[in-house]
Amino acid sequence: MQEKGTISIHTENIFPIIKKFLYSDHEIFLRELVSNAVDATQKIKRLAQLGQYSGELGDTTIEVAFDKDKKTITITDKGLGMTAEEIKKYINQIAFSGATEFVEKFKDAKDANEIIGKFGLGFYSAFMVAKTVEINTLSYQEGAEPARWTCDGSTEFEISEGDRKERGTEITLHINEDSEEFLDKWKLQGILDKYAKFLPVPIKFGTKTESVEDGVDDKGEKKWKSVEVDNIINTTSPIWTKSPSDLKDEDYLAFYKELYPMSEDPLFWIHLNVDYPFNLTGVLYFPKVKNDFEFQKNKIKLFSRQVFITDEVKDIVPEFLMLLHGVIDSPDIPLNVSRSFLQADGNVKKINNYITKKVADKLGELFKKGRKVYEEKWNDIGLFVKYGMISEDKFAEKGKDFTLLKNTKGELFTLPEYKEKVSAIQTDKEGNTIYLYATDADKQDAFIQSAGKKDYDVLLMDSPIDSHFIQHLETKEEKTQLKRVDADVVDKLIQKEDNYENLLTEEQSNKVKEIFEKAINSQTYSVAVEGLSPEELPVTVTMDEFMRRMKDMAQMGGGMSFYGAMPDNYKVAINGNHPVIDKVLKAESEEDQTRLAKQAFDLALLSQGLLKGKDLTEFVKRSVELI
Ligand SMILES: Nc1ncnc2c1ncn2[C@@H]1O[C@H](COP(=O)(O)OP(=O)(O)OP(=O)(O)O)[C@@H](O)[C@H]1O
Repeated sequence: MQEKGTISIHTENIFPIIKKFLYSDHEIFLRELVSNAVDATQKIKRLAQLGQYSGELGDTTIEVAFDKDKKTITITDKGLGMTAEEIKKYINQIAFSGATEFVEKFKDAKDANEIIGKFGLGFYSAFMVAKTVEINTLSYQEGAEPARWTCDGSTEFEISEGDRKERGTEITLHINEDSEEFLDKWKLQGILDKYAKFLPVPIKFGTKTESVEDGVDDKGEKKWKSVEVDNIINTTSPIWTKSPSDLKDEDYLAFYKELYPMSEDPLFWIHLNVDYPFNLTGVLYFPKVKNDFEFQKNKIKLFSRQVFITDEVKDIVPEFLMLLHGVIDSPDIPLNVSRSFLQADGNVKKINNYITKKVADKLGELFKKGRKVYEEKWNDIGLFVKYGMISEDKFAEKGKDFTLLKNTKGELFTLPEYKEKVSAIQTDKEGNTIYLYATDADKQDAFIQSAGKKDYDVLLMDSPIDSHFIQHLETKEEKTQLKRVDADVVDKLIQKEDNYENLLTEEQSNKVKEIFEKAINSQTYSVAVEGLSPEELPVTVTMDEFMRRMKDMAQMGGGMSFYGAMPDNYKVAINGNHPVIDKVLKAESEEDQTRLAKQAFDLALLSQGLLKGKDLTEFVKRSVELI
């Protein structure tokens, strides 16, 4: 039997195209050929199970080998093999719908994955690195003849009788000059580690030396000897393929260490396992997230039937879950299509929702089962939960039960608990509940103290995500506003009916205003005389909540550049009911008035860390004089 023919693709130039356009990730050839070998092995096992193959299965280890001198790489399996007819059918008639479509599409293809998958070119990716490819195969079918196929990268192929005695297929690549880098042990080992580490059939790549016990010596101590054993590069049953009930914490932790050898232990994990309406397994780990928002993205590895595909899971996993680590394995994710298609894909959306739900359920369960432990972990997971609350409505629905708010005393509350805690006392005359918050407990201490005197609670919102989270809370919590504790004097932050009246006359108030404006002498501050409790500070410097938020947003590049360009503007609230102000009014000379006013104003600045440089030096000098 000898036959020559033309591969039926109706276009002469497919190989130059493959070589040229798939160049960037040509290491994929090994993934494709090894997965074909795995498929062929799985198929024969299945046939045996179904009773359609009654021969011996034998050892089905797949072997990858290379020969530097002959410049070959071979992939050998003991799978179901192919007859000459099957080669013609499966290999020659490249499994893609239309050559013209292919030639049209390849122009826009961004990566090899896109072409390979879409057009069923897995096998042909061999031509990215080989000038000639040979198939030697023997089908499992009774009476099958071995067959050999060779192709030199043109559209011509040759099929002849083969000499393979054992069931299965051996693919030999005669590596081209440009690709000789692949004829290297470490290079190949690296590629196999990346793509084949968890394939379900053992894969042998050379041998390795191991020490084994070798009896005892004269003194009765154990002896060791070195032996060469097969170097099996993969774990055939990684934990995500097992049932959670068969696994212990140690197994999950060991697997984590295997994936990320340098990382700290994760906080906890979720075992995913669903087979309807799509198929997905995996284990997702919650790493310790640092508060500095340094997202460690691209840590989730995506597999399809245990073949590694990518660690860019951007469109498959919701954005806020990109912080997680671990693996997802799904044959239902269209791996080889463009990103825009992926986003529109129904399965991808469902998978997205499923993962979100699972993560939310897990957090809810952890919270319910052991609130104390959950609270201890809050520093690590808070950022993540808040991110989820802001970005995913589905998560937010469940998340409201386990999202915690922390106050400046370090106490933690759920959202409903907090509402209940503060609503009685922190509701203003309009019926809005005001949550007070500090972003820097040290700098805003004077204001926190003032709020404390009124028994108001102050939340601590000091993580970078909090400015967004605050807005989220305002939209979700009914009749609730959040105000930074230094946005105004405390009585103005939460306005009640029974606020203090200003005991100064209008004339006196105007005079005080005039004295302070002169003493401060800056456009940055606008002075107002108010009736506050005599317990409050004589002078308070604040920045309006709205203005500050807009400026913060401008700073973060949130498109509020108009506000960013405005000069800082602070409000100076003079407490008309404070004895010091009375003193200012009654000071003997104009000079004394200015001096006292300036001193009171500087003290206000000082308490907020706003007094700096020359002004601070002058303040100290003036204070010394006053003593
Ligand atoms: N090692 C092998 N043993 C048996 N049959 C094989 C082997 N390699 C390839 N084949 C046959 O050749 C066909 C074409 O392989 P190819 O890799 O091009 O596409 P595929 O595996 O069907 O799809 P894809 O790789 O794009 O997911 C396979 O479907 C299979 O029938």
